[in-house]
Amino acid sequence: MEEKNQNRNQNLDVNPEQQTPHKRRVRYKGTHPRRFEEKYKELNPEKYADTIEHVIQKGGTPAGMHISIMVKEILDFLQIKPGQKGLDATLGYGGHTRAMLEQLHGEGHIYGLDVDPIESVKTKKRLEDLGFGEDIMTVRQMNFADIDQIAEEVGPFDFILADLGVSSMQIDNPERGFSYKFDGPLDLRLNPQAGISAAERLKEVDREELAGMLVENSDEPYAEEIARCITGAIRRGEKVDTTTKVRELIEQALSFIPEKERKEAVKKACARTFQALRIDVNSEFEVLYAFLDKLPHVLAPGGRVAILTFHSGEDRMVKKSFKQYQKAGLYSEIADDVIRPSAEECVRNSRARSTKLRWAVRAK
Ligand SMILES: C[S@@+](CC[C@H](N)C(=O)[O-])C[C@H]1O[C@@H](n2cnc3c(N)ncnc32)[C@H](O)[C@@H]1O
Repeated sequence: MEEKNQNRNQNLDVNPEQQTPHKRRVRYKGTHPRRFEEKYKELNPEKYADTIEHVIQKGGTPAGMHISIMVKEILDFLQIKPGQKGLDATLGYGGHTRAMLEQLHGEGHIYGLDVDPIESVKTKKRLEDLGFGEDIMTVRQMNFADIDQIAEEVGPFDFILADLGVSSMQIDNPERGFSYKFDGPLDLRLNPQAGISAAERLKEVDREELAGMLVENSDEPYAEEIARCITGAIRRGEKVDTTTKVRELIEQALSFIPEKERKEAVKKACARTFQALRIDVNSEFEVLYAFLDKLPHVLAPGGRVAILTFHSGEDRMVKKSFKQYQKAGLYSEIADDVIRPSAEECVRNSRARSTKLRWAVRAK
């Protein structure tokens, strides 16, 4: 203590002119940032370019960003020309939209749709900052199931792209509840301002219905066990309204699996269960059906459509619809088989691994 006081006194003896101004030490926040925004500094991409580059090099997707999949294959097929009118049915981070806008060389227009009111506003701003203003791009917050409405207003379209599912920004934001990996409210809505959350939905379904949902939407092999555990907890009055709670119930449901296999089994069951809930609360199969049904009627003669899917059920629907309308003479040509991303792209972007691309050309 004495020594400390001495040092203080010594400091006081220093000529004030030579003294460096005293800087207040920044408060130590601890090694574990508490908030998502602090944890992922890549969330501010403009500020942390090095971090972004490093994450991408390692095959990851920086938080707050989405790496667009099969861009070259899509552009090769769409054959976009200046002056054309196109539609991106799933705007997301706007990566595909941007690549398609560049093909227009300043002439033509792209309409970008997304149900998500949170991310679509940010994407509109991001694209505007890149020089794509309202003269060439229009962003609408709407469901692609209503594609006929926008086509009536501004169509038909020379090219259409749909990149189904969720974006990395949505998955990585714990407040949206899309991932069992982060603690957050069990929401899973693409548009949190409409419909009911997954937590509310779970209160409505009984064991049998939940098991059916898990099988139908995700081929969940432990559907019965998981459904029994979740509905049992709700019946006992437990709150099942967070991502963590669902993960814990899945762990409980799979406790019969030998310990050395359990961790992996729980991880996979969690991913499938969250996917099944997401498909259900967003009526993903129903809206895709409506979209596919309206598609040939909103394409201009010779117009081209490309669809990326991430789920075998979705791919089956796309394939069936394309075949059916080809038979009816509305599509002149369709992809013979699915097109997969290159091995190199899958290494670069692990989220590309399950992607399937199909395309069709509107008859003239
Ligand atoms: C995989 S992301 C698209 C990423 C985008 N292609 C890119 O390059 O950044 C899918 C997006 O589609 C949106 N979406 C999903 N279903 C939709 C629907 N029925 N109508 C409109 N948008 C939808 C999601 O909100 C999400 O932003």
